[in-house]
Amino acid sequence: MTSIAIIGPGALGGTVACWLAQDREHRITICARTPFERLEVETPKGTLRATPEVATDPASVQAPVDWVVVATKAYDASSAALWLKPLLGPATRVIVLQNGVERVAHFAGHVPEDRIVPAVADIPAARSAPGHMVQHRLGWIVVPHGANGDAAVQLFAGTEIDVSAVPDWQSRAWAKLCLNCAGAFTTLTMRATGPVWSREVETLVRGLVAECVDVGRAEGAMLEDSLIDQVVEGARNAPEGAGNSMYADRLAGRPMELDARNGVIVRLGQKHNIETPINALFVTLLSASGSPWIDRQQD
Ligand SMILES: NC(=O)C1=CN([C@@H]2O[C@H](COP(=O)(O)OP(=O)(O)OC[C@H]3O[C@@H](n4cnc5c(N)ncnc54)[C@H](OP(=O)(O)O)[C@@H]3O)[C@@H](O)[C@H]2O)C=CC1
Ligand SMILES: CC(C)(CO)C(=O)C(=O)O
Repeated sequence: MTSIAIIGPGALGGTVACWLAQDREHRITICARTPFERLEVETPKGTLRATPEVATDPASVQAPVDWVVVATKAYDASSAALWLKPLLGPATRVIVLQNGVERVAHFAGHVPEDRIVPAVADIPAARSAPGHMVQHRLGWIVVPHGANGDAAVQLFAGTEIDVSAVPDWQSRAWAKLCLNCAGAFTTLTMRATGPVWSREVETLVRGLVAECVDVGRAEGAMLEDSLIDQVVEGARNAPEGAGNSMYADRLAGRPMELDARNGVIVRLGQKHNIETPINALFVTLLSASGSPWIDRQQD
């Protein structure tokens, strides 16, 4: 039996938890802020259901687990970490599924770094109610190559999610951020980019991504120039209604992951003396938008 605790059973975490719960060899504990009775996920492979144990108080956790999966928003890393003390045993490994490029930094103060498995997830999912998710695409997860990464791949072997361990994980994390940072445009305008596309829109989207590529390269990521064109083409062809999780957050009046997805580019750009005026512009405009957002996680 493998024990797994999922901290943050929302759109992504709830979807992943429900897939993992299909394996009878897994004993799943949900660590939730908002309680619910059961998990139900509409997936491209049909509806999955599970009734794992749901805890809402770290004090109620009985014993350490083999694996922890963290899937809160990046800005909730500190509150998520409050679960780790009772969950962590001497061999517990922690998979961090959040977006951004600071997964390890968010948890290094709480977990030995050699037991943190940072994971890039491309699994578009939305939550309709606590415990109820829609998974729009099976998607994939990549983790760093190595013993822990390979073990994480095995953990998901019974799911339909494509999980793999890659040698240059940092580059994959930055490539995902290039996709996510462009989402600031839709989040600001609350419109999909396709129907409003113009040369001026392209300039802004291209600028968001190009700045991310420049900073990512300065951080050591290997990023092709073609990545910029790929993200721009995706934005050009984005149909009405196409959004991202930060757009969904703003629409729902939830805090936005503005710092994890755009502010981090500005911050790390400053570290490398790289100007990032377009990401800075979107951070300024979205932070002034009146929507709730969480400033940088002060760990
Ligand atoms: N949704 C998507 O399509 C994708 C999201 N991501 C990334 O995954 C991360 C999670 O996003 P997403 O799933 O959309 O977000 P959601 O808001 O849907 O889920 C976050 C969950 O974390 C819970 N939570 C917050 N703080 C705590 C805490 N201290 N203890 C326990 N639970 C807590 C929330 O509780 P509550 O129910 O009370 O709000 C919520 O259930 C983000 O970094 C996002 O960028 C990555 C790929 C795709
Ligand atoms: C773009 C998407 C859905 C890809 O998984 C994502 O990462 C997000 O919206 O947070």
